Amino acid sequence: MNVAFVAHDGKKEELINFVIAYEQLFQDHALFGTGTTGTLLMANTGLDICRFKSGPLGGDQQIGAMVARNEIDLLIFFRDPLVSQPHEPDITALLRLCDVYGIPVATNMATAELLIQALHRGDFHWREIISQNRPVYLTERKMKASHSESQDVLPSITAINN
Ligand SMILES: O=C(CO)COP(=O)(O)O
Repeated sequence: MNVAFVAHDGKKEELINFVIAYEQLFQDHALFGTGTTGTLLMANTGLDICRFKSGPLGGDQQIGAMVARNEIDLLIFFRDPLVSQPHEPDITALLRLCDVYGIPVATNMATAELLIQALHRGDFHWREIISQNRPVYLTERKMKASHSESQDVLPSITAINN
């Protein structure tokens, strides 16, 4: 499954602890994240994450574009409900697209726990029906490894990292 992580600054520590707790489970999935969230998750876990731009610079919209192409199966977005964000329209747009395409979203730890249990149980298998013929997203780490192994560059879309 393709799982995307986003967290506002006041919620980043909570998300890091959450991802550490379920790190083993997340290892079996393709992971995506907005710039700072993804970088912090990589620094605090052994997970490899395809990182987009920082949220206020367009990262939410980049994940939204994946949602619109049915390339995200689960969004874990720890929003900070007590702090207004300069890119609120982007956040609303991302969550709206998840509703348009029926993508499971957790905006807090309690829901994230439930969705992760569901992921673990295999309740997301129905998403495999619509996840065929997806593009291969290479993380920077995989990109470097494939370059050192061979000069052949696979058809890929690489995350733009800031
Ligand atoms: O602002 C965000 C989501 O709206 C998160 O972006 P960062 O992960 O780059 O901090």
